[in-house]
Amino acid sequence: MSWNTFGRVLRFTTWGESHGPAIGAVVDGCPPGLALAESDIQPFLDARKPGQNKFTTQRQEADEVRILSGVFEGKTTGTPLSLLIENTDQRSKDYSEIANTYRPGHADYAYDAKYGFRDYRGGGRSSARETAMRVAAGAVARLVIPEVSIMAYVVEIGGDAVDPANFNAEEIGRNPFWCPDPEAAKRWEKLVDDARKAGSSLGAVVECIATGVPAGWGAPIYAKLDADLASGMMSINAVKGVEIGDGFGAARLTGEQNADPMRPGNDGPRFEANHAGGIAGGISTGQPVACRVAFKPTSSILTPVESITRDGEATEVRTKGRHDPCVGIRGTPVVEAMMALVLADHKMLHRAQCG
Ligand SMILES: Cc1cc2nc3c(=O)[nH]c(=O)nc-3n(C[C@H](O)[C@H](O)[C@H](O)COP(=O)(O)O)c2cc1C
Ligand SMILES: C=C(O[C@@H]1CC(C(=O)O)=C[C@@H](OP(=O)(O)O)[C@H]1O)C(=O)O
Repeated sequence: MSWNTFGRVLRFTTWGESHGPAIGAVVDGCPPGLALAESDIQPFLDARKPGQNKFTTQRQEADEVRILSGVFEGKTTGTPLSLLIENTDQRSKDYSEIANTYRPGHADYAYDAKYGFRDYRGGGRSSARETAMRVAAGAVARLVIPEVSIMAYVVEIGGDAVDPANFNAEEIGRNPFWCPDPEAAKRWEKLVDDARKAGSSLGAVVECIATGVPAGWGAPIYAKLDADLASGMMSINAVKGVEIGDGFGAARLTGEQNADPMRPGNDGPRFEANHAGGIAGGISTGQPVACRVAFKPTSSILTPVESITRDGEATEVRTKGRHDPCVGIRGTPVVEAMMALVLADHKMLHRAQCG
């Protein structure tokens, strides 16, 4: 992987700023001959797009994707795919106040420290508007791994967790929180709305499970599947923690508790547990690949926070404009996309070496 592309065989990069005319992705290394149309990508973008309900940012974007290259007569040609979404609801004037002040927790200071010059309009390149293009690239990746099903959902908001006994996969698309527990989803309506009205924000934990991943994807040392998953998830805006399988919980178990016992099965081993999250030695075991991703609370909040100006003077920042009160909610389709991109890349890497 290079510093500005993700993936080794199926590679992608994105471009564009939140308040520029458009955002885009280039996906390279896609196998030829896959049937691909905008309609294969759009449903995933619709799941992530802003302005859907009061629990997300009020910015209105249609997020309609166009495929500009790499497809001929409805099939991928094996040449770079170029995907484009026009920005239509920038309203850049909202952000004039942050031109000379730093929003604590956002990337304003760090970008200035690095580049000495930044597009402050809505955070420019650091805005999670960019994640729309990852979702588009992820939709392409899914076509490379039709044997895999990926499901991500929110398991915790503001410290309030779902009850595993209430888990119902069909609930996930029915409520605005991608929540598998209808009772938790009900509680979260008030929780998130109260935070928003109070000018505050909340963090969230997203779980992602990929089933159908065969044993053998991954690589032992430098391209471990778990390391690439962690890198992919950690590269999502506002992600502050990634756990594979039991993650930090594994450190509190004994060896016998943490083992994933194996018994003879009809088609390979039958595992009696999955503490490892479907990965051992950097390589998939054939069990579900499972991870958890921690999103921090949105940094742009109406409650004043101490900060400094670009000239180093003390000030207070109270961020107006359109913001997600809990970014983990719309982060969920992005987590799925990164899972798809990592798995598709590793499928192709595995084929390249092992056939
Ligand atoms: C889907 C999504 C939506 C987001 N929406 C906002 C937002 O409305 N306001 C905000 O301040 N941060 C938002 N963020 C988080 C910022 O983009 C992120 O905090 C910022 O880029 C700094 O990066 P870091 O938090 O990873 O250090 C969002 C993140 C995601 C994944
Ligand atoms: C526009 C989107 O989300 C944005 C993510 C974001 C941020 O700071 O990450 C800040 C807000 O907007 P802006 O970039 O205009 O300041 C969100 O509305 C989107 O997800 O499509």
